[in-house]
Amino acid sequence: MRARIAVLPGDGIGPEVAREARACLEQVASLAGHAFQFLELPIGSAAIDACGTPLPDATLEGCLASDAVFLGAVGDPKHDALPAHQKPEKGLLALRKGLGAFANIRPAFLHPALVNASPLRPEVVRGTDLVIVRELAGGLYFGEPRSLTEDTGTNTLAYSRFEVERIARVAFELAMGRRRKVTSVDKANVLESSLLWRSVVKEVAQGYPEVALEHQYVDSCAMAIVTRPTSFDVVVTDNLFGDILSDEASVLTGSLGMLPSASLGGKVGLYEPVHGSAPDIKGRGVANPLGAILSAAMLLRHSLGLEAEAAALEAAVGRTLDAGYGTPDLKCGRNHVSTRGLADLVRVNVGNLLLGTPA
Ligand SMILES: NC(=O)C1=CN([C@@H]2O[C@H](COP(=O)(O)OP(=O)(O)OC[C@H]3O[C@@H](n4cnc5c(N)ncnc54)[C@H](O)[C@@H]3O)[C@@H](O)[C@H]2O)C=CC1
Ligand SMILES: CC(C)CC(=O)C(=O)O
Ligand SMILES: [Mg+2]
Repeated sequence: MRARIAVLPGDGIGPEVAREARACLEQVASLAGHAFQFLELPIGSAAIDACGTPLPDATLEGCLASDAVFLGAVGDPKHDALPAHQKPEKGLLALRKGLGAFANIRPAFLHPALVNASPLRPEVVRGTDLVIVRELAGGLYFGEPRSLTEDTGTNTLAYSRFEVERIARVAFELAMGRRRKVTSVDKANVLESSLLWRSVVKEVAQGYPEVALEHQYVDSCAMAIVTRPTSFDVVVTDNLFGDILSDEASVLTGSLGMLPSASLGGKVGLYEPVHGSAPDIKGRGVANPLGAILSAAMLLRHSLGLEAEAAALEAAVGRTLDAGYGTPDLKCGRNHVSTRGLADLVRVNVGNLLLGTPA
């Protein structure tokens, strides 16, 4: 098949992991007989430097004209002093909004070879396989009014029935293909927006009688995720809570660098690792590229419909971990290699898998 893929490397380790994910997509395309055309576009701090704005019009237009978008990460401490609406991170929020991406799918799957990589006990994390469905286009990150004066900082948390209904439906549909359990996470003991959230999720649940629904407050959910992670299947929650809980859930999988994501719901899907630009390790060749590579697998599956190729790329990551390799963030007596070294091994393995060569 032919596909146009926009690649937005961004800042910090973004370009380092995006380069490896793109090379994996190129490898898959050449082995499976597809023609992928890549278009690199600026976003974030790099775009502020190049064009004076974190999301240039040409970047959004290029993304909307593509079949899928891959993003590394945004954010650079050199732009910390900018007001919120001019920061590099604003470029990512505007991109998500501009693409209409309201459903952020963040799987947290513990590869069995990494059961000792988490600081949590192996008997707690073993078998972790949950998906956080985060509402991405509304909530506190987008609510109006918002303002900052010398004395007061204001943001608004508001959800409409329409916004909650559509994200709840995504969660229930996903659960139907999994273990048929949805945990809806809110703060309905305090927040009006959560009261609406809870009642709309209950209404949507009536259309899915096979799916068990439970409700948790976000504070106790944060505790349960690290104490009984295997009790979760699909977790549906709002923009802020989903952002926080997904970084927390990454601890179960061995590293924040392991988590992929897909942002769906609009005309063009957006794929990015869950982590940020990690300025503390930028340029050292130690960034874990697997979250980015697994995001590329999600791109193959969700935007291009290439299920076999997506599964092969995921299996290649699994084989690489089974063989004992990892970047230094995976602290479990791994054979430590560089960002490029680890991605090279994944590419060898995906080649073997697609060509049917035994491991
Ligand atoms: N999607 C995005 O583009 C996101 C951007 N950010 C931005 O990134 C910048 C840094 O934010 P932080 O709070 O430090 O979060 P971060 O996710 O960039 O880093 C948190 C910690 O995890 C480590 N880490 C992250 N990704 C890793 C990887 N692939 N391999 C190995 N270690 C990894 C980092 O070294 C750091 O110690 C900020 O400007 C922030 O706004 C933060 C989160 C998401
Ligand atoms: C705009 C980003 C900084 C938000 C974030 O942390 C995330 O999407 O995970
Ligand atoms: Mg985050």
